Amino acid sequence: MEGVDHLAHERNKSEFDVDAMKIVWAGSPHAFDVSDRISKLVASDPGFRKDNRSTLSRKELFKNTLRKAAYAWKTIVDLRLSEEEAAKLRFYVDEPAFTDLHWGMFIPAIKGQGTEEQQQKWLPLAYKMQIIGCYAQTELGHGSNVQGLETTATFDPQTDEFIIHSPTLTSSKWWPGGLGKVATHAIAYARLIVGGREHGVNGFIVQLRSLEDHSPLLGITVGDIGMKFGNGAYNTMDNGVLRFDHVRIPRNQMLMRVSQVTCEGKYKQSDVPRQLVYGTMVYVRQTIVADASCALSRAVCIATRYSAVRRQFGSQNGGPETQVIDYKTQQSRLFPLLASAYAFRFIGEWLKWLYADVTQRLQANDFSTLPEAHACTAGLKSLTTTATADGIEECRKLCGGHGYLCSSGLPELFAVYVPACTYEGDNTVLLLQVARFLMKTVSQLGSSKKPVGTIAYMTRVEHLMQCRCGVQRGFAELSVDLVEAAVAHCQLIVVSKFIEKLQQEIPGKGVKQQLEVLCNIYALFLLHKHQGDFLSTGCITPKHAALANDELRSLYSQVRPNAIALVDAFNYTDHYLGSILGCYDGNVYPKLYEAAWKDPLNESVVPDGYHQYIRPLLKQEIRTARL
Ligand SMILES: CCCCC/C=C\C/C=C\C/C=C\C/C=C\C/C=C\CC/C=C/C(=O)SCCNC(=O)CCNC(=O)[C@H](O)C(C)(C)COP(=O)(O)OP(=O)(O)OC[C@H]1O[C@@H](n2cnc3c(N)ncnc32)[C@H](O)[C@@H]1OP(=O)(O)O
Ligand SMILES: Cc1cc2nc3c(=O)[nH]c(=O)nc-3n(C[C@H](O)[C@H](O)[C@H](O)COP(=O)(O)OP(=O)(O)OC[C@H]3O[C@@H](n4cnc5c(N)ncnc54)[C@H](O)[C@@H]3O)c2cc1C
Repeated sequence: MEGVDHLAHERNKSEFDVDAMKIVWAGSPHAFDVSDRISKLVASDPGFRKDNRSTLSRKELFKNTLRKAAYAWKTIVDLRLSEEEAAKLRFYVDEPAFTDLHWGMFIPAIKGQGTEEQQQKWLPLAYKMQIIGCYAQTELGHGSNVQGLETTATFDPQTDEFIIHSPTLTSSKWWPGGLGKVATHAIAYARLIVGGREHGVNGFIVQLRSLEDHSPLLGITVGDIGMKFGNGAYNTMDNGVLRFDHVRIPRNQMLMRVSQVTCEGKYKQSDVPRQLVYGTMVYVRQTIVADASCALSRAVCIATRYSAVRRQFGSQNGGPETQVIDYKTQQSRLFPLLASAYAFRFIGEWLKWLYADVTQRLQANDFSTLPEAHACTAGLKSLTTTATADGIEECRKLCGGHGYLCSSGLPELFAVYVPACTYEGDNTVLLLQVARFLMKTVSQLGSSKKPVGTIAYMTRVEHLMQCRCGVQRGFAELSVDLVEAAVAHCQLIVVSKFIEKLQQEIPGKGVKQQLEVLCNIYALFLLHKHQGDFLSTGCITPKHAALANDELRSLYSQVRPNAIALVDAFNYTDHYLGSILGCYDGNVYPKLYEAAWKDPLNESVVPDGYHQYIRPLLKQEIRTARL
């Protein structure tokens, strides 16, 4: 029945202060207040409804997204929301849109790679959304290999301009979000050519469309690249294609914090690492790690609540069947994902700190931690997005057939989330960057340069020094093993930071104890999953492995009575979850049944096409009785 909490019996089992855990999950009392307030604002406003997305055509879907983005912006302005509140609003609106790239990449690129003068000119326009930007780096022929980009930016000293050009089909910009139909400007990445000499890839601000009638400017060919994976999902985003035909821009529209071109046509490289041109990607990769904990926790919340509601087999003398959450197999699949959601939350907090720290150091021209920041953002983006994409799919399977319904919220969550394993850097390519960083560290063992920070542990691998000549053997030849080593390195960071989190003051009855259980589940599940490596390297004995498995089972039993409370702590509204299976009150079956009849196919009892196709079939003269 409506109004009855079908999960009350589960909530009464909780052994910790859920409200205190909500604060831990949010990060602070202030962050919880903002999240709670904005999530309820969005959930209560019909202008942000999203339950009809799977029934819209691509054009209807996209127009609806534009409406919502404009409505969100009006809400932000009318309510005078802060940037923190506005970002939360975008999060709870829960729909990929051009604003993500405007706020998430175009503005950060100008802030990170533009000079003070360029920031003063362009940021006010962008903050007021008087221009709408995108980040146009990837091309049809190159995405991972940035140094392979083909778009050219040739300096013309006669006119003090750059000529931006797409020399080949494969140089067409391809994938940038917001580019296809909305962006008026792009940060376009191109090979800088001055006086016939190439100077690598740099960013250029290029206007694409008229601010009067939105028509593409002279020399600009632009459009959408077409439907993507899934129906609704990421098709709310206009990922675009863009070609330049000798488009001229003023010299001062090259982002010049890293490199400069003078009006005399002289190229200058600042005394900063050229990789700062990649700075926006590093910024986004660290936000993606926090996003992973959000996406995974959402799927886990749905699967955990439904696993407590669903009963199957085990009825004794006509009594209730067994809750599937009580099956050890269900727990062994679900609870490591619950632990991962919390682990990724905390590693996301730490990575945000690391990024802020490296950014502050860069202001003082201290580049000492840039390599570690690159390796950590790349590796943790790769690890958390792979685990989250796999975890969302596992949560769908944990919900049986009903997990395959759009009304479960899981198919769309998966479809929207999985490109995170590719965008902002293909996950394998990023792990190879981590491997390169680790090998460089090994090559420096024994020198005066001691490994610190997240690689400090490598001083304990002195034995690698003896075979140092060996590690020079083809990086490509060993890349599969090196990628596995990179994952292990990143997992060590995740576990270490979870343990460090537990050493902090954590208020609330039973809260720290619950987090300790989750931390141990995360670590022991890894040990179990990779026990072959641990055994073959002599890190553990078979007895250790057996003890670890026994402890894991015991930990699952400790989590079981707290599982619903641990997902309640995410504080997600039913609107944000968008899932009948994951609804707060657990009243699943009546809602599933009611939702079915709302499908457009049920608007008529006899389906369109019956008279044209089915009736002739049924009424055909020659029976096919033999079949
Ligand atoms: C008020 C209203 C508010 C409303 C609110 C609205 C929105 C809210 C705000 C934000 C929304 C939040 C999120 C949304 C935003 C984004 C997420 C959503 C969508 C995602 C969109 C996707 C975008 C993209 O995909 S952009 C394109 C991404 N592309 C890539 O990642 C390419 C990957 N390839 C590379 O990075 C490079 O090619 C490479 C693999 C690193 C190789 O580079 P190369 O130059 O060839 O270098 P190497 O030779 O390998 O190495 C040389 C040397 O350099 C070092 N190195 C490499 N990279 C870096 C780096 N980044 N930093 C530092 N150092 C680096 C490398 O280690 C090596 O060093 P060594 O010589 O010492 O060994
Ligand atoms: C939804 C979505 C949104 C996007 N938004 C944007 C955007 O706003 N702006 C933008 O500029 N780009 C955007 N992109 C593009 C994205 O950044 C690229 O797709 C990504 O960087 C991967 O590059 P690629 O597509 O060229 O893949 P490739 O690099 O061609 O990868 C193909 C395969 O080759 C493998 N591979 C490649 N190089 C190596 C190597 N050296 N060693 C081993 N294996 C290798 C990869 O692991 C992968 O398996 C978006 C992409 C998607 C899917």
